Amino acid sequence: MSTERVSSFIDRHLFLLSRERNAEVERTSLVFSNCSPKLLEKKGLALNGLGIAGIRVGLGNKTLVELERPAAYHTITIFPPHTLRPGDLASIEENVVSNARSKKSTKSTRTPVREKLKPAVDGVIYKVSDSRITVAIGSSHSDLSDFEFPERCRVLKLVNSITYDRMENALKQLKKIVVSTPQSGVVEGFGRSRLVEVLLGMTTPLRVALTYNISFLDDSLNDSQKAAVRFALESVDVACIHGPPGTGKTHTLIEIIRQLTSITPVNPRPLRLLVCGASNLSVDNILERLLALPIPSQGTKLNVTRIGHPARVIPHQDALNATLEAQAERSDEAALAKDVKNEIETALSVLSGKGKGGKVLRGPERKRKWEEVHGLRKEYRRRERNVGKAVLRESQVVLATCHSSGGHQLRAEEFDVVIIDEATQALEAVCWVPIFKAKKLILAGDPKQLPPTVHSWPQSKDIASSSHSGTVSGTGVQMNSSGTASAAEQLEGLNGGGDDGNESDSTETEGSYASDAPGLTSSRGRYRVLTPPRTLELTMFERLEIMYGSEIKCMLTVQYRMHTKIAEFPSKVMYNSKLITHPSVASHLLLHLPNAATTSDVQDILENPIVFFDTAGCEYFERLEGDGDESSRCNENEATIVYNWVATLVAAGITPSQIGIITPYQAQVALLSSLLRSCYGSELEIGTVDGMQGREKEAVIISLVRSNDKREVGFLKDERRLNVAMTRARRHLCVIGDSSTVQHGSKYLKDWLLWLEENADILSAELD
Ligand SMILES: Nc1ncnc2c1ncn2[C@@H]1O[C@H](COP(=O)(O)OP(=O)(O)OP(=O)(O)O)[C@@H](O)[C@H]1O
Repeated sequence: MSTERVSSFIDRHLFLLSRERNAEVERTSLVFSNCSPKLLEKKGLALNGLGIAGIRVGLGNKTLVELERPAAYHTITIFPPHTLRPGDLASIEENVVSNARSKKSTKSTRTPVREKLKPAVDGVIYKVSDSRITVAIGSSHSDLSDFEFPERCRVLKLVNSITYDRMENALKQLKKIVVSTPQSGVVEGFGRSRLVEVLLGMTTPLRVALTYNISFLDDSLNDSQKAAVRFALESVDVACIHGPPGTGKTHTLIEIIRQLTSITPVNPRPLRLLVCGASNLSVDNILERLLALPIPSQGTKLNVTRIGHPARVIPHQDALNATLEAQAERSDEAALAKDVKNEIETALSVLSGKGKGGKVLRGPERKRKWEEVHGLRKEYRRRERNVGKAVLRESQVVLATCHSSGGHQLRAEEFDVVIIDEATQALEAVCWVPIFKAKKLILAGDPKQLPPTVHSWPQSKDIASSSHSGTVSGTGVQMNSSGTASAAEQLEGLNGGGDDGNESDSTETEGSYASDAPGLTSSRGRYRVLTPPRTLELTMFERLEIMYGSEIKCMLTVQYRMHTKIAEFPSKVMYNSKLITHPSVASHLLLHLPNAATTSDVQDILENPIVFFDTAGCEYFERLEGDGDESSRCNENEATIVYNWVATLVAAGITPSQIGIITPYQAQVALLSSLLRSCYGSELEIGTVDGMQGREKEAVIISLVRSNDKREVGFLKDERRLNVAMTRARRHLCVIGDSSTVQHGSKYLKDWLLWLEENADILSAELD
């Protein structure tokens, strides 16, 4: 494999990333520059007219600023609807009424995302309640010293451009070590390792057959899960675990972690692992399961540390206790720093006018106090850094999002294996951030569910002008109406469309798993050359499958979520009929829930796994809401059918928390919320598909929305989106849609509607 090819691949990635960054910056700055503070609040991006309710130090020397709507300025102290959530980057600014802005941008966002008023300070949202919001400001934040906490503030949501910086740096480092160090061979450490070469198609992946019987620590594992554990252990460089919905992907990863951290015939010492996820949620999901493991009869409890801003960690005590900050705080050395922390807190109360006597410091007195805080912080940080290093030294499993694994805490840390969960929802570039730290990689995910969110799409001129081999341009890859090309389409585009889309470089394409070294499996698989991606939607997981074939992955095949009927269509169409249903859920119905009503009039409803309200011919047409980029679609009549069906289920004893409503359009979510919230509260979940990935409900109602004369189906064309929607239901799935419109969207949609006609209970969609 020539380094030119690797170079093209990385350049294309960098090009796509910079365009994605620009798209995001553009979107946000457009909003910020065009909107008055009032409009920003209306759009849910800001909370105006706030007052400081308190300032304290917590979460590992972070300054926690609590803000609320003072009763003096607001008749209602409850916040208006907003999108500020724990973990979001946010800025506290002086509240202004006018639209005027200074030209100065802040350091921490690094890119000119917005022009911000001074004084301002950036932080991470830690807690949000109906009437109070807490922002955690990093201890090292230099802006804090200038910030005088004005009487009236506002909190503004920010774009996180540090993520882009880290991805770009990872790719640039990759280029440096591969292209500037052209000699092949294994270089350990943060350089050109065997793993890096395998991931770039420069060396073939190896599998070493285990010569002993694995003693599984979790005896509930099914055969496909056991096979996946074995596969992960036998893979020398990289293993992909394909986990369709409800197949126990996390369950399997936990066993893999336990095996790798145990002493086995091939591991004379427990290995050290870095476990990453595409999101904080996926990391915390694994963290919680690891913390719940029993202490082994021989040996000690697994030493686990969670890296990440405590504001972004799930607010459960055990999980918070596992954070690096909390562990550092509990250590002996940290106790010595406590006094310094108290002094910082006292000084901060004085600065916010809440100290003894309530006097507000001004002028030189105020400056002196800030200098004092600065000095104290420096000292505190010095002590804290040493404590952090000591904690990490003891940690066998370190957990972080891919992005936060690039932070300063792990800068010099090395691991034996890096595991990335939800890898099919992570951009390839963000996966490279942790990869340099290990010698082996395990990816888990499902390429048949939602890909990472991408805002920028290639135009033909981008493809022609970006520096990569000519295989992508002119392949005629069709984008669907939501702008997404499926992996299959991308594969077609990347490899010229044919099954044996080999390129001219036959010595490179004719690769195989090595079979000549002793102990290696002899499975042979052709692999294609490294080709620049068409879009950022192509994940590393999918790319490896494209390069090395299905032998690079192992699929979990037994699902523990859906009734057989609900699983039938997705299994057949998305998973080649390989997804089978575990007997424990195969015939479970709403009827079997302990809270289900037992009266005979509701039995029909409760024993039906799939119902379909076909609105064809009813003329329940969709409506376009809003204009321009922000337009979305809703369908009032479908919303009424949803409303009625929820009422029917609730009358049959099903609780609102057991029901989920999924629809592809935000405007339909808003319409349904306005209809249903007042009756059923927030227990009843209503959301778009994106928010429901990884979730499940006993009963799921899908409102397809699209109904028009032009037979346009928009988002519905995306098979992965629909696959996620229809695989969330455990016992009951209700679909509402207009078959006369939807069936024209794609073959997939047509097949699904035919399948529904044959297998669902078709109910009348006529409204009285
Ligand atoms: N071997 C098993 N025996 C019994 N139950 C299992 C087994 N494996 C998984 N499950 C159950 O299946 C459900 C899904 O498991 P898990 O959360 O690990 O799956 P997942 O693949 O990570 O989920 P998702 O589809 O949301 O990505 C859980 O309720 C889990 O307890």
